[in-house]
Parts: sequence; C-alpha cells; structure tokens
Amino acid sequence: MAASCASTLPSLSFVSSSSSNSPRRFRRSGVVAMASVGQKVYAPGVAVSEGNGGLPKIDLKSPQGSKAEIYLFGACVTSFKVPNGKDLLFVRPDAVFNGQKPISGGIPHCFPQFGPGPMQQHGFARNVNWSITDSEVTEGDPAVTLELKDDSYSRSMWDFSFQALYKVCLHSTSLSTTLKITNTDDKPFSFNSALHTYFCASIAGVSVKGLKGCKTFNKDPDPKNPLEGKEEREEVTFPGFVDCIYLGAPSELILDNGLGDNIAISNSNWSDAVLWNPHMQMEACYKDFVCVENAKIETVQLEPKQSWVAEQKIELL
Ligand SMILES: O=P(O)(O)OC[C@H]1O[C@H](O)[C@H](O)[C@@H](O)[C@@H]1O
Repeated sequence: MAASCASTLPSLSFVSSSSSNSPRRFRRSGVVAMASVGQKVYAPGVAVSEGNGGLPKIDLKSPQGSKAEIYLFGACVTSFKVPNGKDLLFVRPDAVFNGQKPISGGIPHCFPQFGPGPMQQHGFARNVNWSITDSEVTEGDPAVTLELKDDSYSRSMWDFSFQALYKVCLHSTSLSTTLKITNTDDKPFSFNSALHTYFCASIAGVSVKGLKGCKTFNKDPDPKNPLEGKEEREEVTFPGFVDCIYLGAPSELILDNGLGDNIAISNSNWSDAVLWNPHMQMEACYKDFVCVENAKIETVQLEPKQSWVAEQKIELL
C-alpha cells in the first residue's frame, strides 16, 4: 500500500515496515529515496537528537513551523507545537527520563494491557525502547515509523510474538498517529490498548464534548471495581478527581483546554475513551493538564498473521 502522510481518517492507510535487513528509506512526495542504515539519513523534516537524560528523540518539523518530539523510549510523543509555538501536549513535572520508568506525559502507549490486570499498569510498551524503521515526507509533512517486537522482557510478562508499528505524521495544525499490531506468533493472542494523551490545560475551564450516551465505567471511588453507568452530560467538566472509561465513544471528541483552544481528537478504530485528572492526588500539576485517551478497552483478539490498526488525530481548530 502506498505510504501517505496525508490524514487518512476515517479510512486507514499504513506503510508496511521494512524488514530489519533492508536499508532505511525515506520518501519525498511519493518518490522513494534510499539511504544506508549506517548513515542514519532520514527524510527532510525528520532528525534524531539527544533528549532529556541523554535519551534519543526524534524531532519532526513541518514547513509551516509545527514541531513534534518523540522519544524512542516508549515511542512517546512528548511535544506537539503548532506554528504559533504553543505546545498542545503536557509532560508532568515529575516525569523522569532515565530509560527505566515510563515517561509521564505526552502520548504514552498502554499496550498490551490497559489495566489494572496481571501485568504492570498499562503494560510494557511505554517502558521499552522502540526502533525507527522508516521516515518519509509527503507534501512537506514529515513522518516517522517506530517498531516494537517481542523480546525476553516482553515474553516474561506476555509470552507472544508480535510486531507493533507506530507511525507519527506531523501536519501544520494536526498530528496523526497510527498503531498497527500484528500477531507474528503461531497462536492467537488478545490485548487491550490506549494512547494515554496528556493535554496542556487549565483544568477549571476544561470540557470534553461528544461522550453523551456512552456506557461508562467510573473508577472513582474504587479503580478495582468500576461503577457501570451512562454519560448524561453534553460536556464533561473536571471539578474534582476524574477517572472514567467510556465504551463506544464516537470518532471525534472536542476538547476545550481552558486555555482558549478547541482541539478535535478524532480516531478510527479506537472504539473507547478514558478521561483522567488526578486532582489533589497530584497537587503540583493537576490544574495544568487533562488526559483524554483514545482506547480499546474491549479486548482485541488476533489470530496468527492478523493485524489490528487504529488511528488518532489531534487537531487544533
Ligand atoms: O500513573 P499512570 O500509570 O500513568 O496511570 C495514570 C492513570 O491512567 C489512566 O487514566 C487510568 O484510568 C488511571 O486509573 C491511572 O491512574
């Protein structure tokens, strides 16, 4: 399938990963250019530099001046700046960049478990290094694809062979991310997943529209025994602690971040959503962010060779 950095919502397109032995490649306006692995040449607008704690990060820059940063550790997008310099994403002040703990902020992955469950909270994908398999540019918009495969660490928790490909495309006022999970094992497996996106916000002014009518599982007061209910509000606000799962969420939510911005959070195949704000549990920073998470809480089962693909797009309106 032809690779494209153009927004693919609602129909998905996805670039296949190159095999680990093939040269790194990048495309400019549909033309594939080749560069050898050793040279570490990336598509225009894609660069790799040393980030916090010396961890490698990818910098994406669009011709219109938008920018994004993605750490290989956890394939975590930690920054998405629109051309006026405003970062729509939030990294918690207690985030550590030591390659040991997941990065608390930006867009961490929850895979293969959202949790709570038998594995560590939110699974292992946010807690390991991913690798770059591809970079490309389409009409000036840069994109990079990261890959995660099973290893002895993942198998110690989840004994399956899998491939996760995560493509991040930067546009002038939007960022799209496509996750593709493939069963490379000879037996079926099941998982759930989420993109645990932290948005910059002024919590007193935050609202999320689009969830009315969804079935809810409210983790407040007891995360281990969520209360089943139904969302009756047109706009969900955050006057206190919020930790709630929404099943059958729509393909677009509108976030008013309380800072003067409306953000469309659209998706394809992320069928559920989670809202989270820790309130006084994180007194130092709860006023400055809200998590609006595209999620797949209901279990995905994949037979050998089958794939599951889901896309998220965050767009400043
Ligand atoms: O602190 P973390 O492991 O990143 O998790 C932070 C939060 O993530 C999700 O939103 C869950 O619904 C919460 O129950 C959890 O507390």
